[in-house]
Formats: sequence, structure tokens, C-alpha cells
Amino acid sequence: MPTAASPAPRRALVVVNPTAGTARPDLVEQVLRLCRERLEAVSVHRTTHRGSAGEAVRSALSASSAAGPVPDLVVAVGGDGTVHEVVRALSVQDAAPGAPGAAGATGGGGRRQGAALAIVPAGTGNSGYRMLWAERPWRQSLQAVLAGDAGAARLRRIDLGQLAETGEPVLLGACSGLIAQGLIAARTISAAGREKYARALPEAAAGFTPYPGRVTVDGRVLHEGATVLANVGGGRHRGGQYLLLPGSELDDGLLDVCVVGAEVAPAEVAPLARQGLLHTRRGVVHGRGRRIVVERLDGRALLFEHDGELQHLNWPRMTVEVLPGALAIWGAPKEVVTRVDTQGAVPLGGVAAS
Ligand SMILES: Nc1ncnc2c1ncn2[C@@H]1O[C@H](COP(=O)(O)OP(=O)(O)OP(=O)(O)O)[C@@H](O)[C@H]1O
Repeated sequence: MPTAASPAPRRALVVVNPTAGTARPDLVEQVLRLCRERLEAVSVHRTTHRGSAGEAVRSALSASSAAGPVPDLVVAVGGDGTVHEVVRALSVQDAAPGAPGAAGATGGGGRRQGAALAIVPAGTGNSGYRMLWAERPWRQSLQAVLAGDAGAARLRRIDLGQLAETGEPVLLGACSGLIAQGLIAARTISAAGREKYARALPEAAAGFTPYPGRVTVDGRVLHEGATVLANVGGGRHRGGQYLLLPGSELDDGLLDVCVVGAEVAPAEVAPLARQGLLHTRRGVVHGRGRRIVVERLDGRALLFEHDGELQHLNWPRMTVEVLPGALAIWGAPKEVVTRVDTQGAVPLGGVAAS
């Protein structure tokens, strides 16, 4: 769902998480310099605690904000956790009746843009950046956004998921089992960037036992049995490197799901997904729909995460529903991301699809 035109932004709020995995001071200075060269107004907020990014966005976007003119661009400099906080704040404002981005806010049935998001990757996995820009260097991306360069940057409205149990928006994806276990393993690994998850997932796999599970897509059972993981998205990659949803489109109004059954040994998941070959294996199934339910069937709590955050909910299921076109965000033209991300991958409906 690309927008009709991609006018260059004029006023930015730059939200920086100085504690994010790779947020060096010189990176932040370069981002601010580029923004100040191009834009009419730039304000910056350095986060001080969890939740601080969302507070800053909500404050800047509120009509009564004393902080200056309302931004039409929010640049998130941080990792996937920071991006998620910003997305949450933007989607709440977008959903508010009469908000600039809310459906019908133009009065003519059209959809006017509120503030759009741009990401500068400064975290650990940076899957959010990757799903929008593939491997393009952040400087090129940001320059294209600031110039409103339609050849290199597009303002898109992409789908979000919503975790029905909490109401939280889901950008990258939500995953049960092994990926969630990988987040626990990552806590004790000191490496930065993608290396952290490159080490964490094999470590998690070493002690992982598949759980009895079921995955339902729009009321139809896609998988039932021993389960290594079920990933709903969203983004094609998790952890910035593991290709789980090779056919996922960000703006098709649907969620994709990949289930890895116990036919695949947990230790095989990381190498296969890094090579883009996981979907070729027997026991891996894919589906697509509007409402995806992932359950654990033995009465124990389902271990799952979304957007890289472990969910500490003592529930046997997660339910993800699609919010079509819910987020305005800058990214590369769709063809560019699709071409790069599907190298070596078989599209949905290929050998692994049920
Ligand atoms: N000043 C701060 N001090 C402590 N925690 C913070 C601060 N600012 C933000 N946070 C929290 O830190 C968490 C992790 O940040 P972020 O996701 O940006 O970096 P990361 O963990 O290195 O990257 P990734 O999520 O890609 O693995 C977020 O949940 C965020 O809310």
C-alpha cells in the first residue's frame, strides 16, 4: 500500500536510545547533522529509561505540545525495542479519532499522513531496519528519506499485527519456542550487533525441547504436534539474519506464519534459516491470514516474544490479528527489498507450503 506521493519531511523528532547495542555518539551526531542540513526543524530526545521513547513521541505529537512544531517525521535511532516503543506511540495516535493519520481524517474519505517513522539501526538485531531497507547503509537511506527521493525511498503504509491478549502492536513479528528461548540465551552473551543472536540461537537450541502445540490460521488448523517455533509476521527475518518468512509482504493486509515442527532438529534451525533454506525442509509449514493463534497444548505457559521482547505472560497462547496499513513508515521501494531478501528462497506455495 504505497502512498500516492512521498513528500519530503520538514520537521523531525529524533529519538535516540544511547544504551542501544551499537548507538555510538558519533553515529548520533551524524544523524543529527544530516537532519539539520535538510529539515526546517529538528528536535532530539535521548531516552533515559524504558518507555521514554514512547513518552517523547506522544508528547511531541500532541496538539498541546510546548516542545515546538508537531513533527511529520520521527527518526528512531536504536534497536528493535526502541522502534517498537515508537511504533506503539505512533499507532495509538494514528488510531485516535480525528488524528492526522486516522482513516477519514481528511474529511474526504482519503487518508492523510501523520508523522511517519524512519529507522536508523543502532541496536542488536535491527530486523526492523532490514525489512525496510535490506542491507542498504543507513546514511543512504536517511539521505533519501530527507530528500523525499521517490527513486530511493518510499513513504509506505504497512500492516501491523496486534497481540489480542495485550492490545500491543507487533511490527517485526511474534515467535514462540526457540526464538523466544534465544532471547533468554542472548542475555548472557556480551557480543554486539547480529553476532549476539548468531551465538544465542545455537546456544538456546542445545537445550531446547519441542513443545506440544497447535497453530490456527483464520480458524483452520495449520499445524498440530511437536513444535520448535511458530513465527508470525511481519518481517521476513528475525534476529536480523534468520529468514523465517520468505514470502511475507509488509502491505498485503495479511499476516504470514511459519511453523517449524520437530522433524527439524532445533540445532538445525539457525544454520538453515541463515542460509535462507529453512522453508525447504520437511516439517516446516507456512500459512497466511488475518488472525493467527499459536497455542501450547499441555497446559503450561507458552514461551513467546514479540519485536524482540520476551512476554512474561502466564498464558498458553498468543493471538495475533492484522491491522492493515496501520503504520506510515519510510523504506526502500518494495522491489528493492523483495529482490534482496528472497535470494535463494522459494516463495510461499513452494516445497514447504502445506
Ligand atoms: N536510557 C535507557 N536506559 C535503559 N534502557 C533503555 C533506555 N532507553 C531505552 N531503553 C530500553 O532498552 C531496550 C533495548 O533497547 P533497543 O532495542 O533500542 O536496543 P538493543 O537491545 O541493543 O537492540 P535490539 O532490540 O535490536 O536487540 C528497549 O526496550 C528500551 O525501552
